[in-house]
Amino acid sequence: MENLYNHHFHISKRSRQELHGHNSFVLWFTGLSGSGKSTIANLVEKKLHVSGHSTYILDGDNIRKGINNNLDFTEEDRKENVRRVAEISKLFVDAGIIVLTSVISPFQADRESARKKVENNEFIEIYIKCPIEECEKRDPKGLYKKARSGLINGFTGINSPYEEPLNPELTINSMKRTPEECAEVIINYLKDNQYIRL
Ligand SMILES: Nc1ncnc2c1ncn2[C@@H]1O[C@H](COP(=O)(O)OS(=O)(=O)O)[C@@H](OP(=O)(O)O)[C@H]1O
Ligand SMILES: Nc1ncnc2c1ncn2[C@@H]1O[C@H](COP(=O)(O)OP(=O)(O)O)[C@@H](O)[C@H]1O
Repeated sequence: MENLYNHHFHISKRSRQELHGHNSFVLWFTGLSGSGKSTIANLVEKKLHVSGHSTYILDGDNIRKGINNNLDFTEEDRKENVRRVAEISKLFVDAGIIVLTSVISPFQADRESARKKVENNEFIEIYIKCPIEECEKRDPKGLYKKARSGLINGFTGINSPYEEPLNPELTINSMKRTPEECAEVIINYLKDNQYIRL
C-alpha cells in the first residue's frame, strides 16, 4: 500500500447514480447450493430491469469461469473468491449500478468484510434459507449426487461448512414460498426502505 495514492476524479458516485436515476447498492444472496440464490436473483433483476434500473448479477458459477478461474473450493480459495466478488461489487456500486451477488459465501467473517467495503446502507444481506435435505432433493445440477458418491470433495453442507448469517437484512425460506413470492419479498423490502421508487 506504500507509494499508492487515492486519485479523485470529477465524476462522483452520486453524479453517476443521478445519471442512472436511482441509488446503487448490493443485494448479497447467500445460502447453500440449490437453495435458490440464482433463481431468485434472476427474478429480482428482471423486475428491477423492466422498471428502469441498471443492474448486474455476479454469480459464483460465472465468476469462477472468468476472473476467479484460478480458485478452487478450499477454505482459503472460497475466502479469496468472496473477497474478489465483494471488491467487484464495490466497483459496481461506485459505478451507480445495483449489483446482485449469488455466491454461497459460507463464512460469516467474509460476509462481514464484504459489508464493510461499501457504505452502511449499501449492503443488503439476503439469506436464502433452505434445509439441506430439500437442496439435495432439488439438486438442479446433480452436484449433491456427485458429492455423495465421493466425486466432489468438500461440498458445502456435506463436508464443508456453511455458517448461517447472524444478522441478515432478510431471511427468506425458499421452501415456504414460490420463487416469484421470494422475489416479491425483496422488491417490497427495497420499496419499504426507500432503496427504489416503483
Ligand atoms: N465443493 C463445492 N461446494 C460448493 N459448490 C460447488 C462445489 N464445487 C462446485 N460447486 C459449484 O460452484 C458453485 C459455488 O460457487 P461459489 O463461488 O458460490 O462458492 S463459495 O462462495 O466460494 O463457497 C455452486 O453453485 P450454486 O449451486 O449456485 O451455489 C456449484 O455449482
Ligand atoms: N422458492 C424457491 N426459490 C428459488 N428456487 C426454488 C424455489 N422453489 C424451488 N426452487 C428450485 O430450486 C432450484 C434452485 O437452484 P438455484 O437457483 O440454482 O440455487 P442456487 O443458486 O442457490 O444454487 C431451482 O431448480 C428452482 O427452480
